[in-house]
Amino acid sequence: MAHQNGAPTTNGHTPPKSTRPRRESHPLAPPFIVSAPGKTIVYGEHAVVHGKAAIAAAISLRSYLLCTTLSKSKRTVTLRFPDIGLDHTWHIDELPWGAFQHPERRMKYYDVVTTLDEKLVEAMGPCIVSVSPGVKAPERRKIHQAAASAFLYLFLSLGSQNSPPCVYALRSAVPVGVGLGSSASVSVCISTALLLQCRALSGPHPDQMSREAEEQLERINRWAFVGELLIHGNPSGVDNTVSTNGHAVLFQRKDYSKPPSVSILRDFPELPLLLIDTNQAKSTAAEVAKVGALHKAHPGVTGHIFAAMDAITMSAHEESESESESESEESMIAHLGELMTVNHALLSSLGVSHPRLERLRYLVEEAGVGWTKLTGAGGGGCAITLLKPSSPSERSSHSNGDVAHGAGTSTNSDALEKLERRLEEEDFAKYETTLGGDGVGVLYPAVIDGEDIDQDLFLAVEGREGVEALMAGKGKEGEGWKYWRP
Ligand SMILES: Nc1ncnc2c1ncn2[C@@H]1O[C@H](COP(=O)(O)OP(=O)(O)O)[C@@H](O)[C@H]1O
Ligand SMILES: C[C@@](O)(CCOP(=O)(O)O)CC(=O)O
Repeated sequence: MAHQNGAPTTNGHTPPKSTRPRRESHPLAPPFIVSAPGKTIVYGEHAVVHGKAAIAAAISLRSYLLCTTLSKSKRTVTLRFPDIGLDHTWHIDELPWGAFQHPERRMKYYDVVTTLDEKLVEAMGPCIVSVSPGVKAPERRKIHQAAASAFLYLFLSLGSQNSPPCVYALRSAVPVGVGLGSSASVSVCISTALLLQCRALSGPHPDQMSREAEEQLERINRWAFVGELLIHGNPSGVDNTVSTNGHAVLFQRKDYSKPPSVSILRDFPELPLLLIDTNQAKSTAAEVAKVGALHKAHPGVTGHIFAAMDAITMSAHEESESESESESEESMIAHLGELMTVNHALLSSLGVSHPRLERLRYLVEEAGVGWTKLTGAGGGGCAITLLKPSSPSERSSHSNGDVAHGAGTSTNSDALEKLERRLEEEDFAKYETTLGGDGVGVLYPAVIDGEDIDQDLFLAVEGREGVEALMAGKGKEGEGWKYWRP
Protein backbone atom coordinates (compact mmCIF):
# COMPACT_ATOMS: atom_id res chain seq x y z
CA MET A 1 0.00 0.00 0.00
CA ALA A 2 1.48 3.34 -0.97
CA HIS A 3 0.95 5.77 1.84
CA GLN A 4 3.26 7.67 4.13
CA ASN A 5 1.68 9.47 7.03
CA GLY A 6 -1.20 10.49 4.79
CA ALA A 7 -4.51 8.87 3.96
CA PRO A 8 -4.20 5.13 3.52
CA THR A 9 -6.38 3.29 1.06
CA THR A 10 -8.22 0.34 2.59
CA ASN A 11 -6.06 -2.48 1.21
CA GLY A 12 -6.29 -1.46 -2.39
CA HIS A 13 -9.97 -0.46 -2.35
CA THR A 14 -11.00 3.15 -2.50
CA PRO A 15 -13.00 3.77 0.64
CA PRO A 16 -16.63 4.84 0.13
CA LYS A 17 -17.30 8.53 0.66
CA SER A 18 -18.50 9.15 4.19
CA THR A 19 -22.19 9.95 4.41
CA ARG A 20 -21.70 11.19 7.94
CA PRO A 21 -22.27 14.87 8.60
CA ARG A 22 -19.12 16.99 8.77
CA ARG A 23 -18.09 17.73 12.33
CA GLU A 24 -16.52 20.85 13.64
CA SER A 25 -12.80 20.52 13.10
CA HIS A 26 -10.51 20.30 16.12
CA PRO A 27 -6.74 20.60 16.13
CA LEU A 28 -5.17 17.16 15.72
CA ALA A 29 -3.82 15.47 18.82
CA PRO A 30 -0.01 15.22 18.48
CA PRO A 31 1.57 11.81 17.80
CA PHE A 32 2.36 9.99 21.04
CA ILE A 33 4.11 6.75 22.00
CA VAL A 34 3.14 4.11 24.54
CA SER A 35 5.62 1.49 25.69
CA ALA A 36 5.44 -1.65 27.82
CA PRO A 37 7.99 -4.29 28.85
CA GLY A 38 8.30 -7.97 28.08
CA LYS A 39 8.68 -10.39 30.97
CA THR A 40 10.23 -13.58 32.14
CA ILE A 41 8.33 -16.09 34.25
CA VAL A 42 10.70 -17.11 37.00
CA TYR A 43 8.44 -19.78 38.55
CA GLY A 44 5.02 -21.29 37.89
CA GLU A 45 4.18 -21.01 34.15
CA HIS A 46 1.37 -23.33 33.05
CA ALA A 47 0.39 -24.06 36.69
CA VAL A 48 -0.72 -20.41 36.78
CA VAL A 49 -3.27 -21.12 34.03
CA HIS A 50 -4.76 -23.70 36.42
CA GLY A 51 -5.16 -21.40 39.39
CA LYS A 52 -1.72 -21.72 41.03
CA ALA A 53 0.74 -18.97 41.96
CA ALA A 54 3.52 -17.73 39.68
CA ILE A 55 6.33 -15.19 39.94
CA ALA A 56 7.16 -13.14 36.85
CA ALA A 57 9.48 -10.17 36.39
CA ALA A 58 9.52 -7.40 33.81
CA ILE A 59 12.59 -7.25 31.55
CA SER A 60 14.24 -4.20 30.05
CA LEU A 61 13.26 -5.16 26.46
CA ARG A 62 10.08 -3.24 25.53
CA SER A 63 7.45 -2.73 22.82
CA TYR A 64 6.60 0.76 21.50
CA LEU A 65 3.37 1.88 19.82
CA LEU A 66 3.42 5.21 17.96
CA CYS A 67 -0.09 6.64 17.46
CA THR A 68 -0.47 9.23 14.71
CA THR A 69 -3.91 10.82 14.48
CA LEU A 70 -5.06 11.71 10.96
CA SER A 71 -7.48 14.45 10.01
CA LYS A 72 -11.18 13.57 10.50
CA SER A 73 -11.74 13.38 6.76
CA LYS A 74 -9.51 10.30 6.37
CA ARG A 75 -11.94 7.80 8.02
CA THR A 76 -9.36 5.00 8.26
CA VAL A 77 -7.50 3.11 10.93
CA THR A 78 -4.18 1.50 10.02
CA LEU A 79 -1.90 -1.03 11.73
CA ARG A 80 1.74 -0.94 10.74
CA PHE A 81 3.44 -3.81 12.57
CA PRO A 82 6.64 -4.38 10.54
CA ASP A 83 8.18 -6.84 13.06
CA ILE A 84 5.62 -9.39 11.90
CA GLY A 85 5.20 -7.93 8.38
CA LEU A 86 1.66 -6.68 8.97
CA ASP A 87 0.35 -3.51 7.30
CA HIS A 88 -3.42 -3.26 7.18
CA THR A 89 -6.04 -0.55 6.91
CA TRP A 90 -9.73 -0.70 7.73
CA HIS A 91 -12.27 1.95 6.78
CA ILE A 92 -13.86 3.10 10.03
CA ASP A 93 -17.37 3.18 8.56
CA GLU A 94 -17.06 -0.45 7.40
CA LEU A 95 -16.37 -1.86 10.86
CA PRO A 96 -19.13 -3.82 12.67
CA TRP A 97 -20.19 -0.98 14.99
CA GLY A 98 -23.78 -2.25 14.99
CA ALA A 99 -22.81 -5.44 16.82
CA PHE A 100 -20.42 -3.76 19.26
CA GLN A 101 -22.79 -0.86 20.05
CA HIS A 102 -25.85 -3.05 20.46
CA PRO A 103 -27.39 -2.15 23.85
CA GLU A 104 -27.12 -5.76 25.05
CA ARG A 105 -23.45 -6.11 24.12
CA ARG A 106 -21.99 -2.64 24.40
CA MET A 107 -19.00 -2.54 26.77
CA LYS A 108 -17.93 0.40 28.91
CA TYR A 109 -14.30 1.30 29.45
CA TYR A 110 -14.70 0.55 33.17
CA ASP A 111 -16.20 -2.94 32.64
CA VAL A 112 -14.35 -6.01 33.86
CA VAL A 113 -14.26 -8.26 30.79
CA THR A 114 -13.02 -11.77 31.56
CA THR A 115 -14.32 -13.67 28.53
CA LEU A 116 -14.78 -12.87 24.85
CA ASP A 117 -18.28 -12.38 23.49
CA GLU A 118 -18.41 -14.99 20.74
CA LYS A 119 -21.05 -13.00 18.82
CA LEU A 120 -18.67 -10.03 18.68
CA VAL A 121 -15.72 -12.18 17.63
CA GLU A 122 -17.94 -13.54 14.86
CA ALA A 123 -19.06 -10.03 13.86
CA MET A 124 -15.47 -8.86 13.34
CA GLY A 125 -14.58 -12.11 11.50
CA PRO A 126 -14.79 -10.66 7.96
CA CYS A 127 -12.53 -7.75 8.96
CA ILE A 128 -9.96 -10.26 10.26
CA VAL A 129 -10.19 -12.74 7.39
CA SER A 130 -9.35 -9.90 5.01
CA VAL A 131 -6.05 -9.20 6.81
CA SER A 132 -2.90 -10.04 4.80
CA PRO A 133 -4.62 -11.82 1.90
CA GLY A 134 -1.23 -12.16 0.13
CA VAL A 135 0.31 -14.13 3.02
CA LYS A 136 -0.06 -17.81 2.18
CA ALA A 137 1.82 -19.51 5.05
CA PRO A 138 -0.88 -20.39 7.64
CA GLU A 139 1.50 -19.81 10.59
CA ARG A 140 2.27 -16.27 9.44
CA ARG A 141 -1.39 -15.55 8.76
CA LYS A 142 -2.19 -16.70 12.31
CA ILE A 143 0.38 -14.28 13.73
CA HIS A 144 -1.09 -11.39 11.69
CA GLN A 145 -4.67 -12.23 12.51
CA ALA A 146 -3.94 -12.68 16.23
CA ALA A 147 -2.41 -9.18 16.47
CA ALA A 148 -5.14 -7.64 14.27
CA SER A 149 -7.92 -9.29 16.32
CA ALA A 150 -6.48 -8.07 19.62
CA PHE A 151 -6.37 -4.53 18.26
CA LEU A 152 -9.76 -4.54 16.56
CA TYR A 153 -11.73 -6.06 19.44
CA LEU A 154 -10.38 -3.36 21.75
CA PHE A 155 -10.84 -0.59 19.17
CA LEU A 156 -14.49 -1.57 18.66
CA SER A 157 -15.13 -2.06 22.39
CA LEU A 158 -13.56 1.19 23.54
CA GLY A 159 -14.16 3.45 20.55
CA SER A 160 -17.04 4.58 18.43
CA GLN A 161 -17.63 5.56 14.83
CA ASN A 162 -16.33 8.98 15.91
CA SER A 163 -12.97 7.58 17.01
CA PRO A 164 -10.10 9.49 15.46
CA PRO A 165 -8.68 8.08 12.24
CA CYS A 166 -5.22 6.97 13.22
CA VAL A 167 -2.12 5.04 12.20
CA TYR A 168 -0.81 2.71 14.90
CA ALA A 169 2.84 1.78 14.23
CA LEU A 170 4.46 -0.81 16.45
CA ARG A 171 8.13 -1.67 16.95
CA SER A 172 9.34 -4.06 19.58
CA ALA A 173 12.62 -5.05 21.18
CA VAL A 174 10.88 -8.09 22.65
CA PRO A 175 11.52 -11.04 20.33
CA VAL A 176 8.23 -12.37 18.97
CA GLY A 177 6.91 -15.66 20.32
CA VAL A 178 9.90 -16.89 22.34
CA GLY A 179 8.28 -16.88 25.79
CA LEU A 180 9.24 -13.34 26.78
CA GLY A 181 5.72 -11.93 26.76
CA SER A 182 5.77 -10.17 23.38
CA SER A 183 2.00 -10.55 23.02
CA ALA A 184 1.37 -9.12 26.48
CA SER A 185 3.58 -6.09 25.90
CA VAL A 186 1.76 -5.46 22.59
CA SER A 187 -1.65 -5.87 24.28
CA VAL A 188 -0.67 -3.46 27.07
CA CYS A 189 0.44 -0.86 24.50
CA ILE A 190 -2.81 -1.22 22.52
CA SER A 191 -4.99 -1.07 25.64
CA THR A 192 -3.21 2.04 26.96
CA ALA A 193 -3.27 3.88 23.63
CA LEU A 194 -6.98 3.26 23.06
CA LEU A 195 -7.92 4.13 26.65
CA LEU A 196 -5.93 7.36 26.38
CA GLN A 197 -7.63 8.19 23.08
CA CYS A 198 -11.09 7.69 24.54
CA ARG A 199 -10.04 9.79 27.55
CA ALA A 200 -10.60 6.98 30.02
CA LEU A 201 -7.26 7.46 31.81
CA SER A 202 -5.90 10.24 33.95
CA GLY A 203 -2.18 10.98 33.93
CA PRO A 204 0.38 9.71 34.03
CA HIS A 205 1.90 12.59 35.94
CA PRO A 206 4.60 12.61 38.61
CA ASP A 207 2.48 13.93 41.48
CA GLN A 208 -0.45 11.57 40.85
CA MET A 209 -1.90 10.05 44.02
CA SER A 210 -0.92 6.43 44.52
CA ARG A 211 -4.52 5.15 44.57
CA GLU A 212 -5.35 6.99 41.34
CA ALA A 213 -2.23 5.65 39.58
CA GLU A 214 -3.18 2.15 40.72
CA GLU A 215 -6.67 2.54 39.26
CA GLN A 216 -5.31 3.57 35.85
CA LEU A 217 -2.96 0.57 35.79
CA GLU A 218 -5.84 -1.70 36.78
CA ARG A 219 -7.96 -0.39 33.90
CA ILE A 220 -5.12 -0.82 31.39
CA ASN A 221 -4.41 -4.32 32.66
CA ARG A 222 -8.03 -5.45 32.35
CA TRP A 223 -8.24 -4.47 28.68
CA ALA A 224 -4.77 -5.86 27.98
CA PHE A 225 -6.09 -9.17 29.31
CA VAL A 226 -8.84 -8.99 26.68
CA GLY A 227 -6.13 -8.52 24.02
CA GLU A 228 -4.37 -11.60 25.41
CA LEU A 229 -7.63 -13.57 25.25
CA LEU A 230 -7.66 -12.90 21.51
CA ILE A 231 -4.02 -13.84 20.97
CA HIS A 232 -3.72 -16.82 23.34
CA GLY A 233 -7.17 -18.24 23.84
CA ASN A 234 -6.68 -19.10 27.51
CA PRO A 235 -4.21 -16.74 29.21
CA SER A 236 -3.74 -16.65 32.97
CA GLY A 237 -3.21 -12.89 32.92
CA VAL A 238 0.22 -13.01 34.56
CA ASP A 239 2.02 -11.68 31.45
CA ASN A 240 -0.16 -8.61 30.97
CA THR A 241 -0.12 -7.95 34.73
CA VAL A 242 3.67 -7.80 34.95
CA SER A 243 3.94 -5.89 31.68
CA THR A 244 1.47 -3.29 32.97
CA ASN A 245 2.91 -2.91 36.47
CA GLY A 246 6.60 -3.57 35.84
CA HIS A 247 8.91 -4.81 38.66
CA ALA A 248 8.08 -8.42 39.58
CA VAL A 249 4.72 -9.85 40.59
CA LEU A 250 3.41 -12.74 42.62
CA PHE A 251 0.26 -13.63 40.72
CA GLN A 252 -2.62 -16.04 41.22
CA ARG A 253 -6.02 -16.29 39.54
CA LYS A 254 -8.15 -18.89 41.31
CA ASP A 255 -11.46 -17.87 39.79
CA TYR A 256 -11.49 -16.55 36.21
CA SER A 257 -14.66 -14.55 36.79
CA LYS A 258 -12.89 -12.50 39.50
CA PRO A 259 -9.79 -10.29 39.42
CA PRO A 260 -6.56 -12.17 40.23
CA SER A 261 -4.61 -11.70 43.43
CA VAL A 262 -1.49 -9.69 42.63
CA SER A 263 1.39 -8.58 44.86
CA ILE A 264 3.89 -6.23 43.27
CA LEU A 265 7.37 -7.30 44.41
CA ARG A 266 9.28 -4.03 44.22
CA ASP A 267 12.30 -5.48 46.04
CA PHE A 268 12.59 -8.71 44.10
CA PRO A 269 16.34 -9.47 44.02
CA GLU A 270 18.13 -8.49 40.83
CA LEU A 271 19.18 -12.05 40.05
CA PRO A 272 22.27 -12.79 37.93
CA LEU A 273 20.42 -14.35 34.99
CA LEU A 274 21.28 -15.46 31.48
CA LEU A 275 18.37 -15.36 29.07
CA ILE A 276 18.91 -17.85 26.27
CA ASP A 277 16.80 -18.42 23.17
CA THR A 278 16.75 -21.93 21.70
CA ASN A 279 15.78 -20.37 18.34
CA GLN A 280 13.09 -23.02 18.22
CA ALA A 281 9.69 -21.54 17.31
CA LYS A 282 6.77 -22.34 19.60
CA SER A 283 3.16 -21.36 20.04
CA THR A 284 1.90 -20.34 23.47
CA ALA A 285 -1.68 -21.19 22.51
CA ALA A 286 -0.64 -24.71 21.41
CA GLU A 287 1.45 -25.42 24.56
CA VAL A 288 -1.31 -24.16 26.86
CA ALA A 289 -3.86 -26.29 25.01
CA LYS A 290 -1.55 -29.34 25.28
CA VAL A 291 -1.29 -28.99 29.06
CA GLY A 292 -5.06 -28.40 29.23
CA ALA A 293 -5.68 -31.68 27.37
CA LEU A 294 -3.28 -33.59 29.65
CA HIS A 295 -5.03 -32.15 32.69
CA LYS A 296 -8.39 -33.22 31.34
CA ALA A 297 -7.14 -36.76 30.74
CA HIS A 298 -5.26 -37.12 34.06
CA PRO A 299 -6.65 -34.55 36.50
CA GLY A 300 -5.35 -36.36 39.60
CA VAL A 301 -1.78 -36.58 38.39
CA THR A 302 -1.51 -33.12 36.85
CA GLY A 303 -3.26 -31.65 39.91
CA HIS A 304 -0.32 -32.86 42.04
CA ILE A 305 2.18 -31.46 39.55
CA PHE A 306 0.48 -28.04 39.62
CA ALA A 307 0.39 -28.18 43.44
CA ALA A 308 4.14 -28.93 43.53
CA MET A 309 4.78 -25.95 41.24
CA ASP A 310 2.70 -23.79 43.56
CA ALA A 311 4.88 -24.92 46.49
CA ILE A 312 7.99 -24.00 44.47
CA THR A 313 6.67 -20.50 43.75
CA MET A 314 5.74 -19.92 47.41
CA SER A 315 9.11 -21.21 48.64
CA ALA A 316 10.90 -18.91 46.19
CA HIS A 317 8.73 -16.02 47.31
CA GLU A 318 9.54 -16.62 51.00
CA GLU A 319 13.22 -16.97 50.23
CA SER A 320 13.36 -13.76 48.19
CA GLU A 321 11.50 -11.83 50.91
CA SER A 322 13.55 -13.32 53.76
CA GLU A 323 15.41 -10.77 55.81
CA SER A 324 17.41 -13.34 57.72
CA GLU A 325 20.78 -11.86 58.66
CA SER A 326 22.38 -15.27 58.96
CA GLU A 327 21.71 -16.31 55.37
CA SER A 328 24.30 -15.41 52.77
CA GLU A 329 23.45 -14.25 49.27
CA GLU A 330 25.14 -17.41 47.96
CA SER A 331 22.79 -19.67 49.86
CA MET A 332 19.74 -17.64 48.80
CA ILE A 333 20.79 -18.02 45.15
CA ALA A 334 21.41 -21.75 45.60
CA HIS A 335 17.94 -22.11 47.13
CA LEU A 336 16.31 -20.24 44.23
CA GLY A 337 18.40 -22.19 41.69
CA GLU A 338 17.43 -25.60 43.06
CA LEU A 339 13.80 -24.57 42.85
CA MET A 340 14.32 -23.67 39.19
CA THR A 341 15.73 -27.11 38.45
CA VAL A 342 12.73 -28.82 40.05
CA ASN A 343 10.32 -26.43 38.33
CA HIS A 344 11.82 -27.30 34.95
CA ALA A 345 11.56 -31.04 35.63
CA LEU A 346 7.86 -30.63 36.46
CA LEU A 347 7.27 -28.60 33.29
CA SER A 348 9.03 -31.31 31.34
CA SER A 349 6.71 -33.91 32.90
CA LEU A 350 3.80 -31.89 31.48
CA GLY A 351 5.31 -32.29 28.00
CA VAL A 352 6.31 -28.67 27.37
CA SER A 353 10.09 -29.07 27.17
CA HIS A 354 11.88 -29.58 23.86
CA PRO A 355 15.12 -31.36 22.83
CA ARG A 356 16.75 -27.92 22.29
CA LEU A 357 15.82 -26.88 25.84
CA GLU A 358 17.23 -30.15 27.20
CA ARG A 359 20.42 -29.67 25.18
CA LEU A 360 20.79 -26.21 26.63
CA ARG A 361 20.29 -27.52 30.14
CA TYR A 362 22.96 -30.17 29.50
CA LEU A 363 25.47 -27.55 28.28
CA VAL A 364 24.90 -25.31 31.30
CA GLU A 365 25.11 -28.29 33.64
CA GLU A 366 28.35 -29.44 32.00
CA ALA A 367 29.84 -25.95 32.38
CA GLY A 368 28.80 -26.01 36.05
CA VAL A 369 27.74 -22.37 36.02
CA GLY A 370 24.13 -22.46 37.20
CA TRP A 371 20.57 -23.72 37.23
CA THR A 372 18.33 -23.62 34.14
CA LYS A 373 14.62 -23.78 33.43
CA LEU A 374 12.43 -22.99 30.45
CA THR A 375 10.53 -19.73 30.77
CA GLY A 376 7.12 -18.97 29.29
CA ALA A 377 5.14 -21.56 27.40
CA GLY A 378 8.02 -23.91 26.48
CA GLY A 379 7.97 -26.22 23.44
CA GLY A 380 11.03 -24.19 22.34
CA GLY A 381 11.43 -20.49 23.06
CA CYS A 382 13.62 -19.25 25.91
CA ALA A 383 15.25 -20.55 29.07
CA ILE A 384 16.69 -18.71 32.04
CA THR A 385 19.91 -19.69 33.78
CA LEU A 386 20.50 -18.44 37.30
CA LEU A 387 24.26 -18.08 37.59
CA LYS A 388 26.09 -19.67 40.51
CA PRO A 389 28.16 -17.37 42.64
CA SER A 390 31.84 -18.18 42.26
CA SER A 391 34.01 -19.30 45.19
CA PRO A 392 36.02 -16.55 46.96
CA SER A 393 39.27 -17.84 45.35
CA GLU A 394 37.74 -17.69 41.87
CA ARG A 395 36.49 -14.22 42.65
CA SER A 396 39.91 -12.91 43.65
CA SER A 397 41.62 -14.50 40.63
CA HIS A 398 39.03 -12.75 38.43
CA SER A 399 38.86 -9.47 40.26
CA ASN A 400 37.41 -7.88 37.13
CA GLY A 401 35.32 -11.05 36.83
CA ASP A 402 32.55 -10.98 34.33
CA VAL A 403 29.47 -10.47 36.41
CA ALA A 404 26.34 -11.40 34.49
CA HIS A 405 23.75 -9.13 36.08
CA GLY A 406 23.08 -7.70 39.50
CA ALA A 407 23.43 -9.48 42.85
CA GLY A 408 27.12 -8.62 43.11
CA THR A 409 28.41 -12.19 42.79
CA SER A 410 30.45 -13.33 39.82
CA THR A 411 30.33 -16.71 38.18
CA ASN A 412 33.59 -18.30 37.07
CA SER A 413 34.16 -16.17 34.01
CA ASP A 414 36.27 -18.71 32.05
CA ALA A 415 33.58 -21.35 32.32
CA LEU A 416 30.97 -18.78 31.38
CA GLU A 417 32.90 -17.55 28.35
CA LYS A 418 33.42 -21.13 27.19
CA LEU A 419 29.72 -21.82 27.60
CA GLU A 420 28.75 -18.70 25.67
CA ARG A 421 31.03 -19.73 22.78
CA ARG A 422 29.51 -23.19 22.78
CA LEU A 423 25.98 -21.77 22.78
CA GLU A 424 26.81 -19.58 19.83
CA GLU A 425 28.25 -22.53 17.92
CA GLU A 426 25.05 -24.46 18.49
CA ASP A 427 22.82 -21.57 17.35
CA PHE A 428 21.48 -20.49 20.71
CA ALA A 429 21.01 -16.72 21.11
CA LYS A 430 21.60 -14.67 24.24
CA TYR A 431 19.60 -11.60 25.25
CA GLU A 432 21.11 -8.86 27.37
CA THR A 433 18.48 -7.62 29.77
CA THR A 434 17.91 -6.62 33.34
CA LEU A 435 14.99 -7.63 35.55
CA GLY A 436 12.40 -5.30 37.03
CA GLY A 437 11.93 -1.68 36.02
CA ASP A 438 8.87 0.33 35.07
CA GLY A 439 5.68 -0.99 33.56
CA VAL A 440 3.66 0.87 30.94
CA GLY A 441 4.94 4.32 29.99
CA VAL A 442 3.74 7.21 27.82
CA LEU A 443 5.68 9.76 25.77
CA TYR A 444 3.23 12.56 24.96
CA PRO A 445 3.97 14.21 22.59
CA ALA A 446 6.35 11.90 20.70
CA VAL A 447 9.42 14.10 21.01
CA ILE A 448 12.84 12.82 22.07
CA ASP A 449 15.86 15.13 22.50
CA GLY A 450 13.84 17.91 20.86
CA GLU A 451 13.23 15.78 17.76
CA ASP A 452 9.73 14.79 16.61
CA ILE A 453 9.46 11.03 16.27
CA ASP A 454 7.33 10.62 13.19
CA GLN A 455 6.36 7.39 11.49
CA ASP A 456 9.15 7.55 8.91
CA LEU A 457 11.84 7.85 11.58
CA PHE A 458 10.18 5.29 13.86
CA LEU A 459 9.78 2.71 11.10
CA ALA A 460 13.21 3.31 9.56
CA VAL A 461 15.46 2.43 12.53
CA GLU A 462 17.00 -1.01 12.20
CA GLY A 463 16.32 -3.98 14.40
CA ARG A 464 15.60 -4.28 18.09
CA GLU A 465 18.78 -2.37 19.04
CA GLY A 466 17.83 0.49 16.71
CA VAL A 467 14.42 0.82 18.35
CA GLU A 468 15.88 0.80 21.86
CA ALA A 469 18.53 3.37 20.92
CA LEU A 470 15.96 5.70 19.32
CA MET A 471 13.61 5.46 22.30
CA ALA A 472 16.27 5.97 24.97
CA GLY A 473 17.43 9.18 23.25
CA LYS A 474 20.88 10.68 23.55
CA GLY A 475 20.20 12.87 26.55
CA LYS A 476 19.21 11.86 30.07
CA GLU A 477 18.01 8.29 29.73
CA GLY A 478 14.26 7.97 29.46
CA GLU A 479 13.68 11.75 29.52
CA GLY A 480 10.12 12.69 28.63
CA TRP A 481 8.65 9.28 29.42
CA LYS A 482 6.01 9.24 32.16
CA TYR A 483 4.81 6.27 34.19
CA TRP A 484 1.98 5.52 36.56
CA ARG A 485 3.89 4.82 39.78
CA PRO A 486 1.58 3.94 42.70
N1 LIG B 1 6.35 -6.96 17.59
C1 LIG B 1 5.12 -7.42 17.36
N2 LIG B 1 4.33 -6.85 16.45
C2 LIG B 1 3.09 -7.29 16.25
N3 LIG B 1 2.52 -8.32 16.91
C3 LIG B 1 3.24 -8.94 17.82
C4 LIG B 1 4.57 -8.52 18.10
N4 LIG B 1 5.05 -9.31 19.07
C5 LIG B 1 4.07 -10.20 19.37
N5 LIG B 1 2.98 -9.99 18.62
C6 LIG B 1 1.72 -10.76 18.65
O1 LIG B 1 1.83 -11.70 19.73
C7 LIG B 1 1.88 -13.04 19.25
C8 LIG B 1 2.97 -13.84 19.98
O2 LIG B 1 2.44 -14.22 21.19
P1 LIG B 1 2.96 -15.52 21.99
O3 LIG B 1 2.92 -16.73 21.11
O4 LIG B 1 2.25 -15.55 23.27
O5 LIG B 1 4.46 -15.19 22.19
P2 LIG B 1 5.21 -14.64 23.47
O6 LIG B 1 5.72 -15.86 24.14
O7 LIG B 1 6.31 -13.81 22.93
O8 LIG B 1 4.23 -13.84 24.25
C9 LIG B 1 2.18 -12.94 17.78
O9 LIG B 1 1.55 -14.01 17.08
C10 LIG B 1 1.59 -11.60 17.38
O10 LIG B 1 0.23 -11.74 17.09
C1 LIG C 1 2.30 -20.76 29.73
C2 LIG C 1 1.88 -19.44 30.38
O1 LIG C 1 1.86 -19.62 31.79
C3 LIG C 1 2.90 -18.34 30.07
C4 LIG C 1 3.06 -18.03 28.61
O2 LIG C 1 4.09 -17.10 28.38
P1 LIG C 1 4.52 -16.67 26.89
O3 LIG C 1 3.27 -16.17 26.18
O4 LIG C 1 5.07 -17.86 26.22
O5 LIG C 1 5.51 -15.57 27.07
C5 LIG C 1 0.49 -19.06 29.89
C6 LIG C 1 -0.20 -17.97 30.68
O6 LIG C 1 0.13 -17.76 31.86
O7 LIG C 1 -1.10 -17.37 30.13
